[in-house]
Amino acid sequence: MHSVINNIIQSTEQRISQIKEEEEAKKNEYIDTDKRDIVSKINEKKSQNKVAVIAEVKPASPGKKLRDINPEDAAFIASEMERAGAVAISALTEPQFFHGSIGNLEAVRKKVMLPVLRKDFIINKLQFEEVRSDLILLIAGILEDHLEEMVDIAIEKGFEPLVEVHNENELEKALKTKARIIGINNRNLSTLEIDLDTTLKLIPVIKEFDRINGSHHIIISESGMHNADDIRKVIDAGADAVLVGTSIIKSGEIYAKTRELVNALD
Ligand SMILES: O=C(O)c1ccccc1NCC(=O)[C@H](O)[C@H](O)COP(=O)(O)O
Repeated sequence: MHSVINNIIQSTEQRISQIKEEEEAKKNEYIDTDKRDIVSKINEKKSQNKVAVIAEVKPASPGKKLRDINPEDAAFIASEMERAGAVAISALTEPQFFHGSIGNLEAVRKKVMLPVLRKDFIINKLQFEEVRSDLILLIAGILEDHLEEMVDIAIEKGFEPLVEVHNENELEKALKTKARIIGINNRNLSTLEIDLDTTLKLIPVIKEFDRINGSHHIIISESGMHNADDIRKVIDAGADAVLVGTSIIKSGEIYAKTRELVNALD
């Protein structure tokens, strides 16, 4: 793993020890009956020949600030993304390296009707108690042998797990879990290099698994997409949806850029 990722994990462990007591006390405090289903949103968008875009409220990448985003800004940005036709919003909650916050996620989920993905480094089940979201990211390369257990707990807690993979080994583990949504991250977490061919390489493995097992996974291509050509490349290869952060936030034109990606097949 890249040293940046190791630093993120270390700081996440510190966060967990800080939240422990507080979150234990809060356990079961919220009963959320507001179910927002991303799968039906994706299918609806595909039936319109539009691209299912999960648009990310992303204040920064490690070492690279994109935009100051407080909860009020996060809510506004998300509503522009919704207006432009995104199928879901991804909200970063990791504070130190991505400048995200729980407050941003809460403000987004209050403002929009779309499903909201919590984007963070989830390594401990206590983190499930921190905040309600519709989907939660579980990274196979980080959770390793704990992946299956964390998927089960996420489902039990009412989250839709999005299991992120980057190679065949991680994918094999992901396909053994109950997750119905697989995110193929084009960003290698060991080198931080991006290669869209990662999606093209792994999709056939998922399709073949589904053919043999009579299952159906939703496939999301994540990271490193900047324009309609990038989007078409992964959609033509069989991705059901794309997850885009940097290029939307950096454009400064949240509505127009999201719309451009949603309409990439026109
Ligand atoms: O964004 C990064 O630079 C990054 C570095 C290390 C680990 C994870 C990272 N990103 C998390 C993400 O999954 C992306 O924010 C998401 O896929 C959107 O990617 P992009 O469109 O390239 O911002």
